[in-house]
Amino acid sequence: MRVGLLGGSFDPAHEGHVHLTRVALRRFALDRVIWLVSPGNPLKARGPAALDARVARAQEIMRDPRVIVSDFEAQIGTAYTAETINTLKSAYPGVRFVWLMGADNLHQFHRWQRWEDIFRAVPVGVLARPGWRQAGLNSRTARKYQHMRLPGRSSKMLADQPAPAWCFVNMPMVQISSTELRAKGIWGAEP
Ligand SMILES: Nc1ncnc2c1ncn2[C@@H]1O[C@H](COP(=O)(O)OP(=O)(O)OP(=O)(O)O)[C@@H](O)[C@H]1O
Ligand SMILES: O=C(O)c1ccc[n+]([C@@H]2O[C@H](COP(=O)([O-])O)[C@@H](O)[C@H]2O)c1
Repeated sequence: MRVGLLGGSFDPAHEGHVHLTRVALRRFALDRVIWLVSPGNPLKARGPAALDARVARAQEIMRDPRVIVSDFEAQIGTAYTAETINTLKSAYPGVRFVWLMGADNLHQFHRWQRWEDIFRAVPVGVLARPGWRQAGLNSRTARKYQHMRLPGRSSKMLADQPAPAWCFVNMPMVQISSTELRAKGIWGAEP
C-alpha cells in the first residue's frame, strides 16, 4: 500500500489542496492520501482556527474515498513532521509512505525540525505552486539532495524508492491560498 501524507494548516482547506491531492494520487501512483490537519505549523506565528472546524471544513471539501482527513498529530501530541512520520512508520511498517508538499514548503524546508531525517525517512513528492517553482528548485534542500531527484516522468516509481528520494511534479496551477480566503473574510473563525 502506497500512502501519501499531506500535512497542512488547512485554515481553511481549498481547491488547491484538492487539486494537489488528485494530481499526487495519479502521478505518484498512490492508493491513499491522508490529510494531516496540523495542530499548528511551528513556523507560523499566527495560531490557526480551531482544529475541529478545520477538520470539518476539510472533510466537506475533499470528497474522495481514497482520501482520509485526520487529526492524527493532535492525537499523538506533536506538530513536528519528523515525529509524525516516525510514529506512522513504526505503527504501519508495511506501508510505503510519501511526504507531499507544495513548492513553497520545499523553499523553506531546511528550517523544519530534523529536516534531513525527514528526507532520510520517506520519499518526498513536491508539487508546483504558482510563483514558487524556481524558489523551490533553488532551495537549500533541493541543492543538497539534487542527486536523489527522480525525473518527473518517473514519478510513479517514487513510492518504491529507498529514501532519500524526491520528485518535483509540474501540474496545472491553481492560484488559491488559505491566506487569500481569510483576507476575503470567507473564513475567519478564531480558535
Ligand atoms: N494552490 C496550491 N498549489 C499547490 N500546492 C498548494 C496550494 N495550496 C496549498 N498547497 C500546499 O498544500 C499544503 C498545505 O497548505 P496550507 O494548508 O498551508 O495552505 P496555504 O494555502 O498555503 O495556507 P496559507 O495561505 O495560510 O499559508 C502545503 O504543502 C502547500 O504547499
Ligand atoms: O516539523 C516542522 O518543523 C515543520 C515546520 C513547518 C511546517 N511543518 C508542516 O508542514 C505542513 C505544511 O504546513 P502549512 O502551514 O504550510 O500548511 C504541516 O503539516 C506543518 O506541520 C512542519
